[in-house]
Amino acid sequence: MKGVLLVNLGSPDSTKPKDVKKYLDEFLMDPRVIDVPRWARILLVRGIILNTRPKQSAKAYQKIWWEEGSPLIVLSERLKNKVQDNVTIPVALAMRYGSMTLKKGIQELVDQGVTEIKTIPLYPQFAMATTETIDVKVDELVTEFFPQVTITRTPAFYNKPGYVEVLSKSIGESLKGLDYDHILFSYHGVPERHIRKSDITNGNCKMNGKCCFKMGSPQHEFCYRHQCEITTVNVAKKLGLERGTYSTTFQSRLGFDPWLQPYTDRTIERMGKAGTKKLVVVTPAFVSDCLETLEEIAMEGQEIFHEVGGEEFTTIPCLNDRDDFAELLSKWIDEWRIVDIKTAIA
Ligand SMILES: C=CC1=C(C)c2cc3[nH]c(cc4nc(cc5[nH]c(cc1n2)c(C)c5CCC(=O)O)C(CCC(=O)O)=C4C)c(C)c3C=C
Ligand SMILES: [Fe+2]
Ligand SMILES: [Fe+2]
Repeated sequence: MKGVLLVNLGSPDSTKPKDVKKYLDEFLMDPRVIDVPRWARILLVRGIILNTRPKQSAKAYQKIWWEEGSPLIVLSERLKNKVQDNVTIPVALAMRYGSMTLKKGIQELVDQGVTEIKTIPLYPQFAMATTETIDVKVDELVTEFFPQVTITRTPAFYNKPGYVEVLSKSIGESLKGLDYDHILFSYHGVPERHIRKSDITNGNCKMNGKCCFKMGSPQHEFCYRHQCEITTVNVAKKLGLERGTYSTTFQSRLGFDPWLQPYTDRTIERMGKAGTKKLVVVTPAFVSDCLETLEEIAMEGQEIFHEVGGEEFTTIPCLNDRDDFAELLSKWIDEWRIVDIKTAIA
């Protein structure tokens, strides 16, 4: 029997610094997140970052936490329930980090008799630190614990027409009747080094703008920078946004290495100082609202904008558990479910 595993990033069990520390330790010790040799990662993460960050992050989580728990997890669960209502095969939800482990998610499906699993990472754009780490961890778990299970991966869906349609519709609804000067499409950043590491063109990418922004080539299957840019371009086209009224930025950088630019926080500050009064921010790298959208953008970003003279700051919700998004995922699941049936009939 077939089944589906939806996968998101995960959150700490609570907003207590000790739980945040445990979560950050698992997250940042992932070699696809902090991609330095293990000894250096231990030194950096356990010797430096985890001494101060858990307390800071715990405070940030306290500002956005809901009665039911972490917004990212609650919203992912609501999405999963809607998808399950639409399809006839079992659907489970797991997180790459934290207590809702991938192993538990696979086990839940196996307990229902599932032997073929389609994994759907809830990330529209591919990144080493997101899609790839899920794919690799699932493979490891299947080899070690579930050898009877076969896995079908779902590639990044940033350019799938159905996704562009649903994302544009959700943004369009928020923009209706709204007076604004500029829309920032703010994506989670990654170190520039990650883009070069995922480059499948033998070192062609020099991060100088010539490679990543070239259109329509399969070489961008693993280029996060390209996929973010194309997400913006596709939505702008669909909504008929005029050139100059929107731009792409990257948020949430950590550490001192160069990350993808322009940085969201500095752009908000620069625009406010330059006279932009009404700014809209949309965050299409995140399927579910989370710490990075609810605190970093909606709270910190808004504060920066107002401090430098900005007047109206609007954030657009992520797709979360929108009916049309749940229906789109269900359609993809159904298309996969009937593949073998079609082959058998033919
Ligand atoms: C959307 C895709 C994401 C990418 C790409 C990504 C890369 C990445 N993240 C960090 C470090 C942190 N990220 C944190 C939170 C966080 N990150 C994502 C998504 C992506 N990260 C989400 C959805 C969240 C929110 C989780 C939640 O519980 O709401 C955090 C923890 C919070 C904090 O202390 O700021 C860290 C740390 C790195 C280093 C990285 C790429 C290398
Ligand atoms: Fe992150
Ligand atoms: Fe490139």
